[in-house]
Amino acid sequence: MGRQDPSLKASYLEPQRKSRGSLIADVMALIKLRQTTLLVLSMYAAFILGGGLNRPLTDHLAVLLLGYASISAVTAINMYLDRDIDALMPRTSNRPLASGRLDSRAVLIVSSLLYTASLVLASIYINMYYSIAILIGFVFDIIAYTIMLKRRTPLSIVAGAVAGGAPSLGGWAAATGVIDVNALLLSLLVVVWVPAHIWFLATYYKDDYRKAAVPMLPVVADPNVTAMGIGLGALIMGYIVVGLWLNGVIGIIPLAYGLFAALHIFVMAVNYSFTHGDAAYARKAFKFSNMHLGVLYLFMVLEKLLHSC
Ligand code: HEM
Ligand SMILES: CC(C)=CCC/C(C)=C/CC/C(C)=C/COP(=O)(O)OP(=O)(O)O
Repeated sequence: MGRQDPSLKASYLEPQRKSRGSLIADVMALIKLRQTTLLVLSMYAAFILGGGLNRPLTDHLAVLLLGYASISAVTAINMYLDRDIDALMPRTSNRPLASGRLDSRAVLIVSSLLYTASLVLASIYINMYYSIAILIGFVFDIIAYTIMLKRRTPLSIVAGAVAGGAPSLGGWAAATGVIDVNALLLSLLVVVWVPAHIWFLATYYKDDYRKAAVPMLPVVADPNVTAMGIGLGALIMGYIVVGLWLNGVIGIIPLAYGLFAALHIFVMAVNYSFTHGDAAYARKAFKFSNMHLGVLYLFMVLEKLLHSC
């Protein structure tokens, strides 16, 4: 495991403090609700694009509920495994496990049971490929990213990105019964968006990651190297939305917005390079990159809804 800064007291070793804030707020923090919601949106968008609109309401609910359950469970397991380094970073030190407000053993048991139940229920009520997508999410986020790579190499985000692309595979499979080239394109859209997402953020929190000895690229490399990775991801995003449009998966509105978003992320990568990785600029770019992915999915779903009217 990566060397940690001994000067910082790991608060999670302290006796459990009185629970501050409500249990609901702690659970929302434990499952990283905003991140999990965008991940579920990516899954649901793939479901709708795959033809799920006309499926019975119970199918929509199964995709959404099992998406939230499985992604929340995996996120909570990640938080259990990272509670030591989370306690060292100001950004994460107030999290329920890092601060000792929630019992880590109980969280591990509940989230493991929730994940297992999601896997079984998905294979019964949706299909095997949806379950395979959930399994990919677990293997790449927990085993490859969190346990094997995050504390050792900047390449960890490659594994995390595959995990982030897994919900799209599941959503498409839930509608079509298969994982085909269009499912892979939708999954790849998330994968190539991740560098902008995490490297802009990691630039702003560089000191945190340095304290916890987590080698995110902005901590260990020249800003131009980071900018190149983000820029290449933006370029490939552009190719992917054109590919989805040529395959008839998305229409002209998501295509136009997707190209605009890819261009904007590329321009932000160039500005990041020009400002030598300015932290304040990177934080704004992080917020824009999140907005772009969410708006793109909303345009994809809304366009399908409008075409069905
Ligand atoms: C290697 C993959 C990823 C890494 C390392 C990563 C890391 C992070 C980090 C460190 C935060 C800040 C959390 C906090 O401070 O509490 C965050 C927030 C977030 N992530 Fe990710 N993430 C990854 C993949 C994804 C994916 C695939 C999605 C969605 C498709 C996503 C959506 C979000 C959202 C919506 C937020 C909240 C942003 C906000 O607070 O404004 N992330 N992520
Ligand atoms: C279908 C399914 C189960 C998919 C799994 C989707 C999923 C949870 C992807 C995780 C993405 C990721 C690596 C987040 C960063 O964690 P971090 O530990 O770097 O973030 P932190 O520093 O904020 O804790």
